[in-house]
Amino acid sequence: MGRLFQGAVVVDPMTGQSRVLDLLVEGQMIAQIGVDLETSSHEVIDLRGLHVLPGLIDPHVHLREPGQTHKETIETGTMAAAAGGFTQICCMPNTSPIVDSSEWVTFIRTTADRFGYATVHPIAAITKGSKGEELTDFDALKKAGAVGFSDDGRGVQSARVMRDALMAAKLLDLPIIVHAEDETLSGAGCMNAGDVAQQLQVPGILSSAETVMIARDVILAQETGAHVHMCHVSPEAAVSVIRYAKQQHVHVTAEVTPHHLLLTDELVLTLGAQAKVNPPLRSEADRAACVRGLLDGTLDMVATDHAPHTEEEKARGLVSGPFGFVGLEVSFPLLYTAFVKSGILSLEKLAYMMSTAPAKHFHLPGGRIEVGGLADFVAVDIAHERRVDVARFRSKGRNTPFVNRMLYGFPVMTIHRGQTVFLDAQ
Ligand SMILES: NC(=O)N[C@@H](CC(=O)O)C(=O)O
Ligand SMILES: [Zn+2]
Ligand SMILES: [Zn+2]
Repeated sequence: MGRLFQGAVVVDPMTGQSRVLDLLVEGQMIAQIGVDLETSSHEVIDLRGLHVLPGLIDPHVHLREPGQTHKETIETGTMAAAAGGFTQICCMPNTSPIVDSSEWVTFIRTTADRFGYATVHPIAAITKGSKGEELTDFDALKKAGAVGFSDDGRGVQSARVMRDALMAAKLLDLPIIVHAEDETLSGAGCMNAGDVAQQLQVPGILSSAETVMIARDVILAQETGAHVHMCHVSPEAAVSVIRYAKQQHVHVTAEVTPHHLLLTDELVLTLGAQAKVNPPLRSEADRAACVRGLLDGTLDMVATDHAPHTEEEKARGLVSGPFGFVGLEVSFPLLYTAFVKSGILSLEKLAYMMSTAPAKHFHLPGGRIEVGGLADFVAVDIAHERRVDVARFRSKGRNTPFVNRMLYGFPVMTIHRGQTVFLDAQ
């Protein structure tokens, strides 16, 4: 007996076509796709009125375990992923301790598998302790399951260390994942350097702090032939540098977050620390450039940069509170409402950038719905509007600037490897 998911509009990001189809799931796999499949002897799940997308894939999540379980755990983070329609996530190594040894890579994968809400692909540190000095053992980390290397949370300050990392990663065919921040330029800033920071009389973070490191690293990627992936791109000039590098056939990919696509530093005036994130929310020109970059393929994929912090930590205020927003449970509805419902982007293209593209560039399974493929998919409701209610988050984090927004496209049911891992009770 299989599970027959009936009557949803199945979105195909590869062909750009969507139609009403039934999906038959047997075990962890999709066994059959077709119109009016035979129902007898199967459990039937009625999905009429919903849209089914390949399970979303987030290339940039902070799960906070080991060591910061007051902010999030592998259990709560993957529950949040499931509630947001994500069936696979990559997690960053800036935990405590830093994920710089194969033991922690194995711990994260096996812990996530034990809960089963989503598949977790660890990203291991580039340097020991993410101190920016000595490379980790890339070979051992890859064997344990790391899908790339990053010192996210900090930029690798030394060009020499970055070049050595790119050479080592190239031999293993894995990406170096760049948090671009030159600390001599970002300094002690707490928000974007600009009129709003001046008005509030707080230290700013220059756009150049990000752009110079992106420029440095595409040059190093060109010279070494390695794959470099740029995290959470935010300034207009950085989008231009990446666009140029792609024209020069540098192996560079890039992600953009929903908050950099939708918000600007003006929001700091009203939300204070609740609008504090790194890289910071930038100007309207920067935001618009990120949207253009996503539309023309300069920015390849969406990442949430889900970065949970406690209310007490955020309450320390704009200058001393931590950087970061949770994102897993709101990202799809945010982008659906802002870009698909308004006609700027097709639903197929959004599914491509939130599933197919990360699968392709990080060499992960999934990213499409096909016979013989993993039964990883999400059913979303684009017909009903709902409020972002942080009290209902599975994540321990409540730190989002999108609180109380009215959005369309919330997930209703998430299937991970054939199992129902999220079902909206409402
Ligand atoms: N994005 C953030 O504002 N914070 C991230 C670190 C990071 O992604 O650089 C965190 O770990 O809290
Ligand atoms: Zn970062
Ligand atoms: Zn991050």
